[in-house]
Amino acid sequence: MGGPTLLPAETAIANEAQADRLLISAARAVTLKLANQREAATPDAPVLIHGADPFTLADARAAADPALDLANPLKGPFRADRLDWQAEAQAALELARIAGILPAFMVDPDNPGEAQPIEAGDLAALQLGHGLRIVTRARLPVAAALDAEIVAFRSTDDLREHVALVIGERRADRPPLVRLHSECLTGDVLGSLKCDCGPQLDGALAQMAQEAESGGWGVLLYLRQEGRGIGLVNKLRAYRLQDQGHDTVDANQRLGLPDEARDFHTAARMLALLDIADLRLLTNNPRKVAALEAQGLSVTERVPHAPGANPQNARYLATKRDRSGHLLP
Ligand SMILES: Nc1nc2c(ncn2[C@@H]2O[C@H](COP(=O)(O)OP(=O)(O)OP(=O)(O)O)[C@@H](O)[C@H]2O)c(=O)[nH]1
Ligand SMILES: [Zn+2]
Repeated sequence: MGGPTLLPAETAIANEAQADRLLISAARAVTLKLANQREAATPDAPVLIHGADPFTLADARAAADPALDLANPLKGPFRADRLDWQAEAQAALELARIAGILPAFMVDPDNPGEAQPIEAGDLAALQLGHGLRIVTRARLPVAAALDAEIVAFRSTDDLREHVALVIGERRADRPPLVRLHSECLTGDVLGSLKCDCGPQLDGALAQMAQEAESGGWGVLLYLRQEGRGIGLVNKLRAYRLQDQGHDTVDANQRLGLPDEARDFHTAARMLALLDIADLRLLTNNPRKVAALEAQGLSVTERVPHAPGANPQNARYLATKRDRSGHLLP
């Protein structure tokens, strides 16, 4: 244990809470023009800050949420304090991200309400996909391919249900064409033009269907990691900042969130549960290849994936190429 009581600024209902210090991420601290900036060198690191007066819950929310930056331009000045509970602080920021809320906490507040004990180590099971198992499978003819089966995965300690769609007949002598698709409600369901997720999803299914027709098979993992792991609401907050001129990476940083928060342990575990050790990976993202290989899978080929370019997502794709290391023309 050892860590203090932390009250999440976004979801706290303890309206009377008041605290001398806030725990935020270094990326957000930079936006808040921290007086001693050296403390904020690593964007994902936790930073403990104090101001001239104690923070009320409203102050904590204003410090956490960039949507309130214009309304409250005179926040601060803030200074960073020494942080003696790094592991707990890091776990708290990670929990906020998984919960899809802003990564900001009041530290040891007066009137916090009832606290729940939690240890930094409790996060490991969530992150590594250890508890994941196959819960059911069924035939699922889809528009791209009649011969398809859906496999559902669940974990005891995580409500997010991931699925795999296996297209075509499984063959031991031929590695499947695999696509790791991270959930994007706006792109996958609503046809958003701000990203390329919808066309990439359709394209992957079509390519797998083709593969199946020529005697191979394909596996699409639909991973519930909205917004590269920051959650739907935080992604939409980032969209709002993008409308003010920030690119994908900067928008996430202003929110105090990493620009890439996915871990591919879950994907690797799903492939292992499907008995897949060798695969051809449909992606332009070298990090996905590296992540699977680090988990002991063998990616025999990286198959480039057509980006669904349109005039609305030109900047998003350029940022992927120039700042996130995607192999795009
Ligand atoms: N944070 C954030 N996430 C976004 C934004 N636009 C799209 N996304 C998310 O990005 C993810 C798309 O990633 P993928 O298509 O799986 O993979 P990728 O890293 O782009 O690499 P590829 O395999 O080459 O497509 C989805 O979870 C989207 O919700 C954005 O502006 N901000
Ligand atoms: Zn998308």
